[in-house]
Amino acid sequence: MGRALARRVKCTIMYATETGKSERFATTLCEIFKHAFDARVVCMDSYDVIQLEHESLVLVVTSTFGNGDPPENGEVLAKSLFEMKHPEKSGSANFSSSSYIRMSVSSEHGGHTDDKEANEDDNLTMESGPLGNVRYSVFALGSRAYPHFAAFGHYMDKILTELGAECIHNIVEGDELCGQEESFRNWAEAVFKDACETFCLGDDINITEATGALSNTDHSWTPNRFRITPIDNGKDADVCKSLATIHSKTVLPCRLMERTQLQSNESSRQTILAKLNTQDSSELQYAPGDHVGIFPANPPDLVDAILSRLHNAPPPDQIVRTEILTEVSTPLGSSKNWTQYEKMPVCSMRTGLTRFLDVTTPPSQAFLQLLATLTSRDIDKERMELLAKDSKAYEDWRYDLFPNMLEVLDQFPSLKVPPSLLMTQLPLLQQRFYSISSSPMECVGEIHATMAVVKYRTQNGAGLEHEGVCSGWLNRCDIGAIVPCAVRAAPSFHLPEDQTLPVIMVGPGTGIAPFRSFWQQRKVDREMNPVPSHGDRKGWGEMYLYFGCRKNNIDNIYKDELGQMKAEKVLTDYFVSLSREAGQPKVYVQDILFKNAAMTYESVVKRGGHFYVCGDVSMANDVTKTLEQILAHYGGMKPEEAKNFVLKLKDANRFHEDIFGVSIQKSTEAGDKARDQSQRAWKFIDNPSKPASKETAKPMPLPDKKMAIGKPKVPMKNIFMKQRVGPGNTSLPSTHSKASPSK
Ligand SMILES: Cc1cc2nc3c(=O)[nH]c(=O)nc-3n(C[C@H](O)[C@H](O)[C@H](O)COP(=O)(O)O)c2cc1C
Repeated sequence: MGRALARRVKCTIMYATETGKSERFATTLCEIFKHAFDARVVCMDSYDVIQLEHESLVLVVTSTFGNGDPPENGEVLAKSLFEMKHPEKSGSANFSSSSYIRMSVSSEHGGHTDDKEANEDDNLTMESGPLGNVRYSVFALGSRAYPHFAAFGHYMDKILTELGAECIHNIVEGDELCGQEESFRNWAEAVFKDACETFCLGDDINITEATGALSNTDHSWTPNRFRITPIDNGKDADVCKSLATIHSKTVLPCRLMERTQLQSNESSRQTILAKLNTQDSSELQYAPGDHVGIFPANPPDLVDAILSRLHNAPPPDQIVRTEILTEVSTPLGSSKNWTQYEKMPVCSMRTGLTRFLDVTTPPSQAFLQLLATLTSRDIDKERMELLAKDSKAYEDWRYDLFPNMLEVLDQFPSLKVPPSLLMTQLPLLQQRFYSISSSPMECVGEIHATMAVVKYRTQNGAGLEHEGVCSGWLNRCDIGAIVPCAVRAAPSFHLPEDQTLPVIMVGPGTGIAPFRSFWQQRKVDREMNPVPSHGDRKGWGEMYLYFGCRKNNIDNIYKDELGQMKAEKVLTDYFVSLSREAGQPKVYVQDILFKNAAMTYESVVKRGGHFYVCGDVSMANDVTKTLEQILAHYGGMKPEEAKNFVLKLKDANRFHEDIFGVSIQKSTEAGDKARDQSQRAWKFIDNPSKPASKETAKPMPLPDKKMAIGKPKVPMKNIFMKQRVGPGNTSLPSTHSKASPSK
């Protein structure tokens, strides 16, 4: 057996993940490949890139995060591969993955390709390269809600080819809005067959048996494989330490020190400013623009209700160890032992379901397949099996009901769920990312987060009320509660080092969050250095903010602070667009940006300023288009040239985006099915009044070019326009959760 295994072709399955799906898919893939290959799974951040050229078969399973960026645990490998391809650029100070990944992928998809030298270089490495002996294939997870769909998977695919590796099966994308699991199953089966053929293993391998692992992996649940063992006098888990272990991340305890409701009492919605004390942790250092990841807790009544429905469960607060039966091979033969299931710490079932497991995201198709085996009524079993197999029926069910675990139990009353199944098969509760709303120099030892409290009703507004897990928790938990946190750097969204350059910030709704950290930082910087200089330039670069909300007296969330910052000359000026002010036409941030076209052109193009946009994808697209129109008009550029100019600004790290959410426009391009899905997804990130389709754009004539350039005009604040003008828009984002739209 040992010799047979030693002769097997090595297969390395590498994943990068932010919320755990890629890791789960990679593990399942490994079960399949073990039938014919010497397969192993490795996270990209534990992979030594030096090994790559000695690999035979590499399978990449990765998601895309941020705005076309790798997940955090894929960043180092992404960079190493880039350096392998461009050794001349290694060690460069301004080396940020976002720009080269997007650049690489956008040039592939017909973007700007005027880098002739780079293209010639491409041609050389295409023919031969350091990875000449490597075969590979990529499964790219993503969401068409984002403009850079599956960009990191495409980057991996492209760079592996460029380094000389041979693709044995074309890259497949898995869209979380539509049929991701099915896409994975199809790709996994196909790539396994192709790999067997490539390595001439076809005759010896039972393909059906191997791909059976798609529904029955080493970790899939059977009553005899997992158990829950009570531990008398046991101690409940330390939440932060356990989260750190199961997520292989640094997770540190902050304390909720203050919570402020930012919207008026009359508002139907809530936005909170949560102030967290970092308890002097040096590992929670951050720069303005960075994100904080918060590990939330599930609502206690939901957890209680689920616990009361479990079959043969121990008392909720009994400390238990979750165990898996594993086979151990020794020289004397093999034996089976119960060992602790590594993804679940010793804790009570209540703690497990509250702090470590995700009980609110609808079950995956694979999980439904498993649950179907635990029903005692045919009607429940048949419906569950249908949902597990028919992706269209599944997506309809998922989007209409968005059922949490309790609602699944309610819908299929004959389901008898044993506790060990939930403790081992539910996905892990993931951190939610928020842009940090404070400067570490102004608010020493604190991290502030601005978050919309997400609430929505399923079934197009007629169903049950659900709340966002993290915003709901932080809005409800006691002051003084421990909040497990991690900091995630966002180097491509930092203030420019050169303080004499103008800064334009566009952030409607909770998109204003990171800009609060910017103006706080600017306030401190001005106190420390009254007159900065850079070469010939002297004095502070202007700082303009464009904010948008519905009504001035309802959700103009940082009104007083903005007024104060302007009075103290921290902000040169700020502009507020109001989209639902009684008796006034709708006005959006890009409308005001458009009004201030001359000033924007002067700041960005003539003075080399930096442009920042934070908020939902749809708004960010409209703002980008507005900027392109401004460039076209004042710079005399053709539309294509203006687009390229913005791409160049991005490459030069002068156009910065921090975006989230669902774009109807993007999915329209992607076809009807995805459009339906993402239109329905809107209701999970906003209230039912979100428009279902985009309004038509009606460009406003630009102000006279000659008149406009020169001294910036005195900008208008709280602008009320007579007509809705400027490029089209949907409405403003109501949430700033960086978690997936569905959460
Ligand atoms: C904050 C956030 C940002 C995201 N950004 C992108 C993106 O830029 N492009 C994309 O295709 N998908 C994006 N996604 C979707 C994820 O890639 C998708 O949810 C994927 O299934 C996650 O897989 P993972 O669990 O392995 O990380 C984003 C998701 C979140 C929560």
